[in-house]
Amino acid sequence: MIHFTKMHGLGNDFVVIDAIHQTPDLDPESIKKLADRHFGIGFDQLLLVEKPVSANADFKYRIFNADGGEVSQCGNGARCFARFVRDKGLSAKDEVRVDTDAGQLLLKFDDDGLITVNMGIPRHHPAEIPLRADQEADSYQVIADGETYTFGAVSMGNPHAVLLVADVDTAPVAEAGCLLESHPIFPARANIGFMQIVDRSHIKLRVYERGAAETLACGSGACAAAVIAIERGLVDPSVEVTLPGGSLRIRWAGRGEPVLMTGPAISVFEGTINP
Ligand SMILES: N[C@@H](CCC[C@H](N)C(=O)O)C(=O)O
Repeated sequence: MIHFTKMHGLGNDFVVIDAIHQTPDLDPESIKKLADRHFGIGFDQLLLVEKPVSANADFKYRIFNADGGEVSQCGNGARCFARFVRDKGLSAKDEVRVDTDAGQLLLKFDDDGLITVNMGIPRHHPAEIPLRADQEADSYQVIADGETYTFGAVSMGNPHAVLLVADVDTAPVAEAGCLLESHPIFPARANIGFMQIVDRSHIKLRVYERGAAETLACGSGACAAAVIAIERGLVDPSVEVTLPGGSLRIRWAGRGEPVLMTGPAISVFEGTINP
């Protein structure tokens, strides 16, 4: 039996498993089955808490999308990871350092019960995203199904493309998101954000996630959208990003600086999986 906790960050939901005191043997096919909302538990991502790899880290954080693929970044999951290790008595620290495949993340409990994640320094070079383009640009264009799409791109430890739209509520998230997520211009696929600028301190965003389709919130997507909007001078360095599941505060001081993301992390229920 594998014990798990069902958690969410703004409705982006997770199954979180302590893989230090248990040895879950979950291959991509079984993760996909568990992620199914009708025949399984249902989740956007599965998170594993493992022993650290580096001497200065407290844990290792592994992330699997609902399609079973392992990825290297998940912002909402990082806040849930911090809540999980505290609730389970695995760490009493106010700051938790975790190894991920995209580098280290620093997770900090704030006085108001929210959690701030240092999401690291965004990467803009096409090769680092990865994106098939000769050189870095403010915006890129791609044709899919006869339609031209213009987007900004950045890596937050995972690939993001962000399209500017007039109204997120009517944006073609499912159709265009699905086309672009696996377009050959993104060799590792990508998360596709649809961003509406409300004013200089507020963005509205919907994200079609790689390997999970549209979610109620995407933390790394919120960081990517904020970075692109800040770089274009459309918003201030501290911005509220409202997603269908709620809002995050994103702060970024510019190139070479890390992105800080603040938001909630909620435990919903405990359960066991009989593999
Ligand atoms: N929901 C996440 C991102 C999860 C991974 C993403 N789908 C990917 O494949 O890169 C977040 O909150 O950042």
